[in-house]
Amino acid sequence: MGSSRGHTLMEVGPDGVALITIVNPPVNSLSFDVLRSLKESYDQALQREDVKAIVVTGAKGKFSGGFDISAFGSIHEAKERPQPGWISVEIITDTIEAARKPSVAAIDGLALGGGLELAMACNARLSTPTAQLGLPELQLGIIPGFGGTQRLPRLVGLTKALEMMLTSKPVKGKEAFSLGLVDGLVSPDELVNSARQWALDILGRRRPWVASLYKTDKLEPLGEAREILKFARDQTRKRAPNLQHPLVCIDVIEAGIVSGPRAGLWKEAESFEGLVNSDTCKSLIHVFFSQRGSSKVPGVTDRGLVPRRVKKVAILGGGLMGSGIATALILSNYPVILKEVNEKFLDAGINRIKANLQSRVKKGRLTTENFERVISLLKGSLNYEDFGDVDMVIEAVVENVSLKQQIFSDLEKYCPPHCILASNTSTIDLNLIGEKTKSQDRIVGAHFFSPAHVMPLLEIVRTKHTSPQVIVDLLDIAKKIKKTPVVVGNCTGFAVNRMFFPYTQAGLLLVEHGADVYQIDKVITKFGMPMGPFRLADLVGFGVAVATGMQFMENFPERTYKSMLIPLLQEDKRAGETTRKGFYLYDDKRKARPDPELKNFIEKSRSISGVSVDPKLAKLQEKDIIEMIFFPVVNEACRVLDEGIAVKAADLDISSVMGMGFPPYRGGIIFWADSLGSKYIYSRLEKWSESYGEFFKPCSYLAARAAKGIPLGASVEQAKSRL
Ligand SMILES: C[C@H](O)CC(=O)SCCNC(=O)CCNC(=O)[C@H](O)C(C)(C)COP(=O)(O)OP(=O)(O)OC[C@H]1O[C@@H](n2cnc3c(N)ncnc32)[C@H](O)[C@@H]1OP(=O)(O)O
Repeated sequence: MGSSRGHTLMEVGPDGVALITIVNPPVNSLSFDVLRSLKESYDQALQREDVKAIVVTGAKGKFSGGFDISAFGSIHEAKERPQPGWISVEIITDTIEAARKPSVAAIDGLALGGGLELAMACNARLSTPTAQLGLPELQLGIIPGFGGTQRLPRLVGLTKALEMMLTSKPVKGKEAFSLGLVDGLVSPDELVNSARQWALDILGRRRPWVASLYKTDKLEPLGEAREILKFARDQTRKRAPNLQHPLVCIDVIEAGIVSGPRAGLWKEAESFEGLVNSDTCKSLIHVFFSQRGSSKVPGVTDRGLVPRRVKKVAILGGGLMGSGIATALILSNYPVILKEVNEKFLDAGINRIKANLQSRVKKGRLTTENFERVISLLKGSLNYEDFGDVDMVIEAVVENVSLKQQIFSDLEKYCPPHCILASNTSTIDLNLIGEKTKSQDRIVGAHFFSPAHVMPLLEIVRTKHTSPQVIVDLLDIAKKIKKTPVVVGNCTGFAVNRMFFPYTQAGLLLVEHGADVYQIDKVITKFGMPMGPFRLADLVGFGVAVATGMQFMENFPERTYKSMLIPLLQEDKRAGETTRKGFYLYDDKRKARPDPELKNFIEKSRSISGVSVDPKLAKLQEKDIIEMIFFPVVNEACRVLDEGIAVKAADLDISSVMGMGFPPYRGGIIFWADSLGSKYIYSRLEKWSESYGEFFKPCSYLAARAAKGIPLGASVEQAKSRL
């Protein structure tokens, strides 16, 4: 047996109440060890004559974050696989809920997944007003497996229960109380004592003794329930056409409503077994840990450095990026100075920030009161005078090397010596930007994705000189502004843009050889991307597309596919969505429709490239389109890994998910590639490179791993140990 993962503690008070506390830091997750210990504590409490009632709670202000997600690994490897129903029926239902001594859950902090399911099996629940309660299992590709599919609808009604499960969104204690999910709201310091009293009151019949599983008052009548379930199914099929498990969840809920909760519990247990071993579940769990792992950087975060407090930030440039970044910062309570070169630009920048916030107000995500508070954190400026006490500057001006060099040497003069000097450049070498300063150790890239206040990823770009302290500081800021950070090395395009450059390139290559623009986009969206390469190029705008294209052409000429298609479209005054014309035509509501004239431009670019229609590429199957578009992306991702631009494959997985919308249920670009196998990818690329040129040529990393059958995601050490 490995080291124990958590336990429960039981303490019996003079009042005859046994307090069972879940102890498994950091979130008191329900590992197999905790569950076994919970069962033991219960068996003891039920046997002991001095115990009259039970209170369940979690240590250190957290009830429980649910089943131990790291234990899924041992389930997948079949190391530990309990009998179906051992937990949900034997422990939760037949031991806890059916006990002849009442249980009350005392919930502070969080009760998620299995945590909430355990609480729902208690005869009553008390919560603090701010605790988070929810069933987020679907986010992991599974369904609630400790009876949640049966108990939640019986406590809050079918509509709300479906919403909570299908969106994975938790509710706060206060809302949980109004829904009937908890029976009382108590402050954290009175929580356990109130729960003890509540348990004794149940025993004394002063409060109802409820078994949630058999409640019926909140359930809609059968006919209505069927309508609600049908609606939920239709919506789910539309919203997540590639996913099975949300539909399975609805089926399991229905089984309980139609055939009774006990039958529902068994169906839940059976379905859970099937889902837990699905690729979707494995992928989503990989994404969960990749996301948390991205802020652990070897050689940086393992040195015991403490992030410094950043009290004030200055942003240079109020354009689209600068204003988005400012919005993200003030929303997280950072005071911001926005600097522009003249009044006109400054006003425009401030108005953009206001518009960003207004759109939140409109969506109900920001109150008018908070709008005022947030906007008061913003100050405009036309000079560097206010820069004397800023702790970080983020430069977000146009991509011009000499302008940036000038700015950074000015910053060195006006900012305090500890101030972090960050650039939001997406293309320019940071070493070049900092060339004229003596501050190279505090120069770092903070690459946001547009729109910066919405997109969840932040690339933190370090040069060889960037100090670990500065990176630790930026990781902390990322967390505070709720972005997932990835720390990457300095190169053209960094990790995300570099990996995804071949995405558009592959699209252009295929189209010049006869494939259809709209079919490619359709297939790629069906695969799960938010947009195909052409719709994306329209959104980004041809100006940007061409500018980045030039960068790649300069730096990686041998593998850049040179197509004149976009420049030809530009000549026709097309720039993408902003001009309502690109690869698509756009109406007033920015809805895209195919353009019958596009083929003329394609023919022209084809003749410039000297390429003729290849009958094979003109009639590609879906699978081939997916592979020809994504294998070059995989290939580039391998180079990024090989060059050490990214420190681990999981960072590229999370970057592809958060930066480009790669479907999380496929686990990220490298994880997905490994599900197909390095050998297969290599052989396909090799073959295409013979017919269509260097663009497809597999890199040496891919070749080496394919030759030995080593997964692309295995670390260098793992790879060595497999030789
Ligand atoms: C059978 C059942 O129905 C199946 C289940 O219960 S499946 C599990 C359902 N529960 C969940 O999905 C909750 C997942 N966790 C979360 O959403 C968030 O971690 C949280 C809201 C609990 C806390 O968020 P936050 O404070 O931002 O901290 P976060 O960095 O995410 O987590 C802190 C640590 O706890 C770990 N952790 C969180 N929940 C965990 C869980 N359920 N199991 C194991 N570890 C968990 C994280 O991996 C992280 O570890 P690290 O410090 O080593 O990286």
